[in-house]
Amino acid sequence: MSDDQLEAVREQEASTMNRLQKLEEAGQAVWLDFIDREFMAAGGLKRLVEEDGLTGVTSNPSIFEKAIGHSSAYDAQLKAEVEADPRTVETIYEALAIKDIQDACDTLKPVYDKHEAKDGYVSIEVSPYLAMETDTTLAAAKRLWAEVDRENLMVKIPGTDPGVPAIHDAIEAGININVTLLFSLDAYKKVLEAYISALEARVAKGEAIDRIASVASFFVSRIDGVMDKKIDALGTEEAKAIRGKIAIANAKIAYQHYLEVSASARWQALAEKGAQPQRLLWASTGTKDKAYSDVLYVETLIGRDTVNTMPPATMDAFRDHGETSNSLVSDVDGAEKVLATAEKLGLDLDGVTAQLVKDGVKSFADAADSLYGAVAGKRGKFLAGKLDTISADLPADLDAKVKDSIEKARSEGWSRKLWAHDASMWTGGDEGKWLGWLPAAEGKQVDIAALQALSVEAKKYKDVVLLGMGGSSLGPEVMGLILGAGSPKLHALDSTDPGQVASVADATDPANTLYIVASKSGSTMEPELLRAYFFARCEQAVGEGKAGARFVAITDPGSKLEKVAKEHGYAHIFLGDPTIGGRYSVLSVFGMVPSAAIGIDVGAFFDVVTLMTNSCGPDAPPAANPGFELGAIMGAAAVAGRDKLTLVPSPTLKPFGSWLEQLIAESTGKQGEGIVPVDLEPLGDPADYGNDRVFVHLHLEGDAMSADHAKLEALKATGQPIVTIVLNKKEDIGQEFVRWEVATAVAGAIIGIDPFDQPDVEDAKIQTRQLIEAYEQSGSLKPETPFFEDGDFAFYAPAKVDGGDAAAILKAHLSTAKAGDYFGFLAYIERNETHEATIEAMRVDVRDSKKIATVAGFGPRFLHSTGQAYKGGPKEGIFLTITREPSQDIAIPGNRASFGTVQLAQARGDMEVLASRGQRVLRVHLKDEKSGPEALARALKAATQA
Ligand SMILES: O=P(O)(O)OC[C@H]1O[C@](O)(CO)[C@@H](O)[C@@H]1O
Repeated sequence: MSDDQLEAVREQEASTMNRLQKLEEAGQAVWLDFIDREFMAAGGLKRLVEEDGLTGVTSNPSIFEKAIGHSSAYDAQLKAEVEADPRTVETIYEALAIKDIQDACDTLKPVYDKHEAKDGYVSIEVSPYLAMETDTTLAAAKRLWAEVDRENLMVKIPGTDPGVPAIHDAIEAGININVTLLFSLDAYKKVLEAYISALEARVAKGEAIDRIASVASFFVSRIDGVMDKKIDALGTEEAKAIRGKIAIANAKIAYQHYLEVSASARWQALAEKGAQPQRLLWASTGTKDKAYSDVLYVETLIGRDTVNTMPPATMDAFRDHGETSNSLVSDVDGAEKVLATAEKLGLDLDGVTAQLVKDGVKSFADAADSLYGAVAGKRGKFLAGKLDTISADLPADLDAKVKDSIEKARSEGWSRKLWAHDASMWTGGDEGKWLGWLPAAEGKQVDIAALQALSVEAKKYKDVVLLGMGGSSLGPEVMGLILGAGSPKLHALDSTDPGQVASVADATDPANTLYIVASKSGSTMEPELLRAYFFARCEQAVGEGKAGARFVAITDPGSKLEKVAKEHGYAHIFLGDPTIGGRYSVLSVFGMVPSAAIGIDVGAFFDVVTLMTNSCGPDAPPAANPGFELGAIMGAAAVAGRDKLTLVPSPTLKPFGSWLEQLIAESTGKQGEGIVPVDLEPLGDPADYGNDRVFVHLHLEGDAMSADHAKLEALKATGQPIVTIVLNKKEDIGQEFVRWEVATAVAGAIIGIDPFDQPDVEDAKIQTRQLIEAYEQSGSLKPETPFFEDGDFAFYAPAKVDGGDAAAILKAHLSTAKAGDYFGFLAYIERNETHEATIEAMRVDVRDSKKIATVAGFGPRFLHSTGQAYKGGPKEGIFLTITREPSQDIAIPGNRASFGTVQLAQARGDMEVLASRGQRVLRVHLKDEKSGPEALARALKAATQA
C-alpha cells in the first residue's frame, strides 16, 4: 500500500469513527453483539472501545456457539479444565464463557468507571434451557453473578412470563439484568414494571439503587423477517407500503412507553434516589433482507437513553455510512399508522411476537445444543484413555433412522428430561419415579466410608456367598468376575438347582464365609429359600445364635428381609433406594456392598464411573451423549426389526453380558415389543445371520480376539450393523453400567414402552407359587403326562408335537422357525462349564441350520432377567425348556418342597406363562442328569441336519 493509500484509509477510518461516536452524542450507546477469544486476544475489543467509543458487549448462546464450537482458540483452556477436573459439559462451557466475559468486563471497566456505573457492561445469558422456568433461572443468574464476579456484568434473562419474576428478584438482589427476547409492547411493559418494583423493594429495605443497571432488549429485525413474508403474500399496494416498517414502528411505540413511565412521579421518586433508567436496547439490528439499507435498524432507532447492540458487520456498515438523527421520536404518528394498517390487514402482531418468543427460545436452545455438543466432543477427546469410546458402522437405512431418533431426542430435550425425571419422554406414566439410578451413578446412593469398613471387616473371610436373584446378584457377579482379586472369593448363587446349591455349599466353609442376602423386595422366593438353607447350615457349623454375625442383608427399607435380618442379628443391614428397580441397582448398595466385601475399592471405582455419568448428563445433547448414542441405535434398530442385540465381548469382558441381558430384556421386552439380547452365542459367518441383528463388540484394549475381529470385519462388509465400544482398562467396566442404563432407558423411549416395569415376570412368579403351595399341601406337584417318552427323554407341550423320536420332535418344533424368530434354550439344570459348552454347541447347530438367533438361560436364574422379554417381548420365540431328574436333592428347612421340586415347579410355571403369551414351547425332561444333556445335543444335531 502506498503512503497515499494508507493516508486515505486513515482518513476514512477517522470519518467512520465519528459516525459511530455521533450515536453517543445523540444519547445512544453503541454495544457490540459479539464475543470471541481470538478477537479479544488480538486487541479487537479494546480497539473498538478506544476508537469507536464502544460502551458495552452482549453475548448469547449463538454467539458463543460460533466462538467456541468452530475454533480451536478455546482448546488449551478446555484441555486444562478437563484435566484438572473432568466435570460436566455445562460447567466446562461456563468456565470458557466466564473467562471471556471477565476479560471483556475488564476491558470495559474504564468505560464503566468513566460513566459511573451507567454504562460499560458486558452481558452473559443464563442457560436458554431455563427460559420457561423461574426458580432455576434465578438460581442460575445468582450463580453467574457470583462466578463472573465483576460489577460491570449484566446477566441476561429472557423476558418470558416465567422469566419476569426471576428478573424482578434478581434485580432486587442487586444483580444487573439484561432482559432479552422482548418482542411485544406488553412483555416490555411487564419487564419495566418488574424493574421499577424491584428497585422500590430495595428502597423499602434501605438498600442502594444507584449502581444497579438494566436494559430491556427489544428484538427488531426478526419481526420484519416474519411480517414481510406475510406482506408479500398479501401483495397489495397498501400492504407493500408498510413493508420493512412494522418492527421499527413497534420499537418506536415501546420507546414512547418508556418516556411516559420516565416522566411519571413514581419513577421520578426513584430517580431522585439515584435510580438508573432501564434503557431500551435494540437487538437483532443486523439487516437480514438485502433489499434494505444495511444500517436500517440503526438509523431509524436513535434516541436518548437507548442502546443499540450491533453485530460486527452492522457496526462496520454504520461506521462507514451511517447517519445520525433524532429518529426514534420522529414521526411517532406514522409509526402508529403503520401498526394500525397492519392490524387492518389482519397482520397479527401479537401472534407473531408470541411465536417469535417461542422461536427465540428454541433457536437459543438449538444453539446451546450445538455448543454443548461441541464442548462434549472436545471433552471426550481430552479424556482419551480415561473414557470408554463408542463408534458405529451402520447400514445407510439404519443410520438414517438412528439420526432421526437422535434429532427427535435433541429437539424434545430428552437428555434434560431424563435427569429432570420428566416421564413425557416415555409413556407419561410413573417412569419419573424410577430414576434413583441416576444419582446412584453419581455415587450418591452409597456411603463409601461404610463400604470401606466392610472391606476391612470382610478380609477375615475366605469366601463371600451372595444369595439373590436378577438385579440383586448379576451386577456383583460381573464385578467379582471382572474386577475381583479372588480373596475373599465371591460365589453368587442365584439358583434353586440342587446341584448348584450343593456346589456352593461344598466349596465354602460356613466358619470362614460371609453370607450376603440381597433382595430389594425382601420377599423373592429364591433368596428366601437359600437364606433359610445357608443360615441353618451356618448355625450348624458355628453354633446356634452365632450365624447372624456372619450375615449381611441388602434390601429396601421396611422389607420382610430387613425384619428377618434384625431378628437374626445380622452383622449389617444396607438399605437400598426404592426408586431404583433391581436391574438398575448395580451402582447402589446392591452392587457395591458385595463388591466392597470382596475387596474392590468402591471409591476409586466411582472416580472412573462418574466420568461416564457426567458424559451422559443433562447438558450433553444426544448426539454427543454416550448413553443416548447407544440408546438411539438400540431403539431405532429394534423398531426397524433389528431387535436381536448380539453381544461380542472380548475375553475379559465376557461376564458382562449376563448383567446386560437382564437390563435390556427386562426393561424393553413387553407389550409384544422390545429387544432380545443375545449373549454368549459364538460369532458365525455372514451367511449365518438374517437382518434382525445389531452386533455390539465390547472390547478391552489388549484382549486377544483376532478370530472374532476377522469375523466382525466380514459382517461389516456385508452391511451388518456393528457398534464398537472400547475400554482402556478393565476397571473402566463401571462406565459401561452407566452407559447401558441410560441407553436402555432411551431405547425404551424410542420403542414406546415403560422401561421400568416388568409385568410378565410377576405372572410366572404367581404360577410357580401356586404350584409350590399345592405341593406344600399335597406333597406332590400337579400330575402331568408327557406326549412322548423313550429311555432318555420325556416330552411335554401344550399340544402334542408329531414325531416318532426325539430328533423328529425337535425337528418339528424347529420347523416353525422363520426369519426374525429366535430359539431359546431354557435349561433348568446346573450352570457349570460342561453344560454351558453343550448348550453353546446346540445354539450353533440351531443358528447355522435355521439362520435365526439363539438365546440361552439357566433356570431359575433367567426368570429374573431375560424371562420378561421372552414372555412379554416380540412373539418371535421358539423355546426348548430342559428339565431333568435330579440325581441329588436338597431339603429346605421349614419347607416340604425340596430345591429340586421348587426348580421343577418354576420350569413348569414358566412354560405355562410362555405358552399363554403365544410363544412356541416344548419341554424335554432328561431322565438321566449326567448323560441327558449330551443325548439331547445329539438328538438336536440330528434334528438340524435331517
Ligand atoms: O431384588 P428382588 O426383589 O429379590 O428381585 C430380584 C429380581 O426379580 C425381579 O424383580 C423380577 O424378575 C428383578 O427385576 C429383580 O432384579
